Amino acid sequence: MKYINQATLKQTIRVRPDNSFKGTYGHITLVGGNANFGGAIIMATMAAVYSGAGLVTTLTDPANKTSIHAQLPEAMVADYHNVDTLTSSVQGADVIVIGCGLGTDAEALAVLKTVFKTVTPEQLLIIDGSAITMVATEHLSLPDARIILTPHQIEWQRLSGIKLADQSDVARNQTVRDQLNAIVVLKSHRTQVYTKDDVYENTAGTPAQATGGMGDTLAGMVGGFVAQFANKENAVAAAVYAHSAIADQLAQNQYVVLPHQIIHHIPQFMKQNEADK
Ligand SMILES: NC(=O)C1=CN([C@@H]2O[C@H](COP(=O)(O)OP(=O)(O)OC[C@H]3O[C@@H](n4cnc5c(N)ncnc54)[C@H](O)[C@@H]3O)[C@@H](O)[C@H]2O)[C@@H](O)CC1
Ligand SMILES: Nc1ncnc2c1ncn2[C@@H]1O[C@H](COP(=O)(O)OP(=O)(O)O)[C@@H](O)[C@H]1O
Ligand SMILES: [Mg+2]
Repeated sequence: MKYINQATLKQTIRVRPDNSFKGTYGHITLVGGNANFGGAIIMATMAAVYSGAGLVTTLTDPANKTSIHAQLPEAMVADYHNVDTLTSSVQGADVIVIGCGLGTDAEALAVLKTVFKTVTPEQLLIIDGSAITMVATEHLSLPDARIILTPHQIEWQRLSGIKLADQSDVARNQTVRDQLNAIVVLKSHRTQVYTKDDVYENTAGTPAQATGGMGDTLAGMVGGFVAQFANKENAVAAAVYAHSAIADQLAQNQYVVLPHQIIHHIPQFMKQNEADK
């Protein structure tokens, strides 16, 4: 077991090169947010933008368009019911994040299947929330892409068949990771990141984080970090640590830390922890 700590950030967050533009920092397409779960995709989208992704497009239920723009004029927004728009937005992305607030009805399943059909092997695909649940319940095969799964413990139980009480068995989790051939971020009060060769444990985090939308925020941060930083395993680990370390700072003076508060602190936190010049 290796540990994720502040050193992981310094190894990952590069100083922005002068000669760069928005394309240097990746194009993310996020897919999620049904008519009832708009907040989830707003938080994921905000987290991606505040993490520094160059271009962010969100495909969602049209009910969410105005509220996303009210929070975040930087994001482009389109209707995920339009298959042509969904397909071209996925094709144009370096990184896709799917599942935050997507829901698990027939409409959501159709959206998920379109995305799985469209992604290509070189693209990074982050699968969270409802999308993980549907992969499990609908027995979907994962597409050929560079996949990152971000399950909480119940989602991991659904996907892996490993009961929550048995998830402390690192070797069992690793065996399923090997079958899935993905980076697995197994979220808990001490989140673990499973990669091909290693298992990392987060050293930050607080019960003040136990509030809805916290994982949606992490999914957007993971998207933002992998879009920008070359070493994808380090990028995932750094996002996990940054999310919790910001919460730890805020929890010194707050009983509960809200996801959007973490989001607003990301740019400052990244600046404080970028690589030495
Ligand atoms: N504001 C919003 O729009 C929000 C939308 N959300 C979305 O709602 C959808 C369903 O996700 P949920 O996670 O709520 O529902 P799920 O049905 O996937 O899982 C939650 C269930 O697992 C139980 N549970 C037990 N131990 C747990 C643990 N260690 N971690 C997590 N759950 C544990 C919970 O009590 C609950 O019954 C997702 O698409 C998600 O993105 C949630 O993120 C909440 C906020
Ligand atoms: N007690 C805790 N200590 C540290 N981190 C926590 C704790 N409870 C929840 N978290 C973090 O909050 C997030 C919850 O994710 P998830 O259950 O997917 O939330 P949601 O789907 O509501 O956005 C994870 O990153 C998890 O590590
Ligand atoms: Mg979640």
